[in-house]
Amino acid sequence: MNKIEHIGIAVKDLEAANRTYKAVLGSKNYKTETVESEGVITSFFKIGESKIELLAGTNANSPVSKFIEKRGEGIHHIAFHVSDIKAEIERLKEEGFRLLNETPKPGADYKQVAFMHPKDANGVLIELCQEKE
Ligand SMILES: CC[C@H](C(=O)O)C(=O)SCCNC(=O)CCNC(=O)[C@H](O)C(C)(C)COP(=O)(O)OP(=O)(O)OC[C@H]1O[C@@H](n2cnc3c(N)ncnc32)[C@H](O)[C@@H]1OP(=O)(O)O
Ligand SMILES: [Co+2]
Repeated sequence: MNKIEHIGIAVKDLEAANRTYKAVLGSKNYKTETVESEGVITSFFKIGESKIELLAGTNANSPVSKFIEKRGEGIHHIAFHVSDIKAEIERLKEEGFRLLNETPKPGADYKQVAFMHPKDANGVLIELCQEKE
């Protein structure tokens, strides 16, 4: 794991949250991007070498919509940048962690991603991120 690539925050109203985090961080988001395969619209803010990723669900079955329905808005996941996502997936599996997807899948911001089950990491949803090849 190289660094915290982003912290994902689940929000109900993306435009309102964009205004909030622009005020908090003192700079505006640099992009919004829909990842239909994940049922999310994302909005990214750069903060040092990491990012804040605001996430709103695009449909009721979206993981983010279900999260908000169950737990309300808040921190949804922590994403770590990795240099070799396939090797990291295998390493984590050997360590006994459950991967929610064992093959990297398309993420936002030109990444390929994988997720670990939150129950294996003290209730924290962890995402692995690597630049798309
Ligand atoms: C990829 C685009 C973008 C990027 O960065 O590039 C993203 O980050 S997209 C982010 C959205 N996508 C995902 O989150 C994919 C991985 N998530 C999942 O597969 C599901 O959300 C899962 C399996 C974590 C939960 O599934 P579901 O909500 O259908 O099931 P439950 O509600 O029964 O949850 C099971 C259990 O896990 C707890 N839970 C759910 N979400 C989270 C979370 N974000 N953090 C911590 N814990 C979570 C939930 O409360 C249940 O626990 P329980 O004790 O039974 O309440
Ligand atoms: Co993410």
